[in-house]
Amino acid sequence: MTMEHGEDCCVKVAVHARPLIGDEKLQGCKDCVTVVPGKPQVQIGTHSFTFDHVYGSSGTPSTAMFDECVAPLVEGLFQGYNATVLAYGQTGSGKTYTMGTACKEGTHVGIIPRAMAALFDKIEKLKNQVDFQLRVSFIEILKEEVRDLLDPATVAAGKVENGNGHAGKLSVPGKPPVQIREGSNGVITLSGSTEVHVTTQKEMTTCLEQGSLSRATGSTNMNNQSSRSHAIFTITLEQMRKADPIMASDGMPIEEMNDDYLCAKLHLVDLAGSERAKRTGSDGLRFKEVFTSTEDFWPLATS
Ligand SMILES: Nc1ncnc2c1ncn2[C@@H]1O[C@H](COP(=O)(O)OP(=O)(O)OP(=O)(O)O)[C@@H](O)[C@H]1O
Repeated sequence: MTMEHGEDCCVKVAVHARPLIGDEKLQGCKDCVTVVPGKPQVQIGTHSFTFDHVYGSSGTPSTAMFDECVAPLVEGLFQGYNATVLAYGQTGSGKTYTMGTACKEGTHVGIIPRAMAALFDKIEKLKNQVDFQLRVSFIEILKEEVRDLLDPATVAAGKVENGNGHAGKLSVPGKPPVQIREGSNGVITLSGSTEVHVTTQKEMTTCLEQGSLSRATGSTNMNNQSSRSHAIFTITLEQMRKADPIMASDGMPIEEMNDDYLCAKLHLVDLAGSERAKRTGSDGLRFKEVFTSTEDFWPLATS
């Protein structure tokens, strides 16, 4: 996982080690990664690798991951800092689980649902002083094609099997595909992707759930329900200071917003698997997906 924060413009890398699951246990697999106690370091054979954080296994409990890595980025949004959280790893390593992209009721709460909860908590505290506008977009990049997961026509149509092992979106006649454009100011925009205005956590959760259902999935040797695309869930927070702020009634100190208007984005990215084709059975179509999608982000991932 990678995080960027405006304060010292750093990129941080955290490892989330998942336990052995179902088939791996049945096959008698053994953990090959050990966490060095008290250090953000993992050992594979004789090699040691040091990161900013290591969660899971005998490292820091996974429950601390949101508070230590992502909560400061959500806070940063309110000061106008953009941030990105990326989950990277091979198929079945736990990216979707960690991000909470396949958010289903009653299941593990991942980074995205927790980020939403933190965002709305903070908005609730500041709503007397600041007007907030929230928008979300949810796109996937599959084989160099950008798909809009919140396209109302797709959401209404639900999931379809396209015959290639992908449960993907229906293409909507007449709707131009999403285009990646760079403006004269250097800002990258996705022209044609749906931005949904939301006012409640429930509405935002619905966007995540509906978009997740439209995402392309397929099966690899390592994951029956494998996400075959990069999915990017973007939250845009606009803040306008109220002309005549009302003081909080609970006696809490009121935070100052230095600017009259701020706009910041949080990108939450669940990347496609970075696997090597041979081990994961990513032949044919699966192989093409990995080589045309993951390499764009991570030129070294498949070398
Ligand atoms: N920390 C964890 N604890 C328990 N189970 C986990 C954990 N992480 C992942 N899993 C389980 O492992 C399986 C694979 O996880 P997941 O689908 O998130 O992998 P992925 O990296 O997104 O794979 P792909 O790239 O193929 O989409 C799932 O059944 C998931 O529930």
